Amino acid sequence: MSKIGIIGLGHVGRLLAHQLLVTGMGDELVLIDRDDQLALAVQTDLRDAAVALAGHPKIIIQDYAALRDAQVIVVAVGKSSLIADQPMAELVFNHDAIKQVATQVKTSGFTGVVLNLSNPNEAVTAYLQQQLLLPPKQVLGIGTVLETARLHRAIATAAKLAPASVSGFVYGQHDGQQVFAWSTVRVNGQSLDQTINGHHLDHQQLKINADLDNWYTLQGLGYNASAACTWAARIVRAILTDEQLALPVAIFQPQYEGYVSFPALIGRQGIGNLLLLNLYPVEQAGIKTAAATIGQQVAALQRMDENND
Ligand SMILES: NC(=O)c1ccc[n+]([C@@H]2O[C@H](COP(=O)([O-])OP(=O)(O)OC[C@H]3O[C@@H](n4cnc5c(N)ncnc54)[C@H](O)[C@@H]3O)[C@@H](O)[C@H]2O)c1
Repeated sequence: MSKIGIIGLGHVGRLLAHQLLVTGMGDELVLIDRDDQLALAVQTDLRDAAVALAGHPKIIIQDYAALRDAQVIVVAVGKSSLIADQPMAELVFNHDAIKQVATQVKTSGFTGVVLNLSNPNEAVTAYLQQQLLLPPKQVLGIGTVLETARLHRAIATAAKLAPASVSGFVYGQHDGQQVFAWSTVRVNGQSLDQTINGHHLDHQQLKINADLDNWYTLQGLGYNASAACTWAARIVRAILTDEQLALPVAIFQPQYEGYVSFPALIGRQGIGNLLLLNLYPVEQAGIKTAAATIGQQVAALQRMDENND
């Protein structure tokens, strides 16, 4: 039996709940938000939707104790309206939200894997791990998974190929110090210094196109949800099925002495082996800079604790 928790039922959390429902993932969903009326509305709407489906998962709301035997909890708390102008603006809001959530998850006795979507992603994931006192391999963030997917799409579009032809990773910091690791990128086995499907691909233009995807979504909607939810559901599946799927998630990376987005294998245990690829020195330096920036944010989150004491 699989049981999945979602904490935070805003644009992202409720869309993820819908996606888990229609794809039949999870025999039980535990949905929690600080807004009781919202949680009840999401539960009712999903129950109505489930009538059209073959399977009917149990949908529990507002019950932290029910998370005790869940395999995975997805954290999607926040206030995404704050990020329209400044991607890191949620730091202070999410300090308080994460502290509150972590206290209650800890009390529930939960021992599974936590996937954090809340921003700033790497720093909040690190803070969440510290608050939950779970082993770091059990607390991961979505990290630069979306940036990596956007890069794959930009390359595939330019080369007129399917995105599945593209592999390689963006490292570093989500929505901040992103490191496009060109050394890791392959298109049907070819590196980008070769002509790909008759096209010469310009790195700078690819990077601009990948960044533009996020800009268009935020300009029009004021938030992004579909891609984050679909990747979150993909990661939840990798955990439930012990898939050992390689993605650049936010993880504790001992080499950088903290959380940073770095490719690793994802399975039932959370994070397995890290992918230690031969990066260019400039890429390694970029990850070090990102890790230092994330470290400063984690320190700021800890200072907020001291100031509140
Ligand atoms: N990393 C990514 O790729 C990515 C993509 C999209 C969104 N996000 C992040 O995910 C988070 C959620 O995004 P969203 O668009 O759904 O935000 P949103 O503002 O629409 O919803 C956030 C929800 O969290 C709830 N919440 C706040 N504090 C809470 C608490 N203490 N306990 C329980 N619930 C609480 C709110 O009531 C609200 O329903 C944000 O931090 C956003 O920046 C990350």
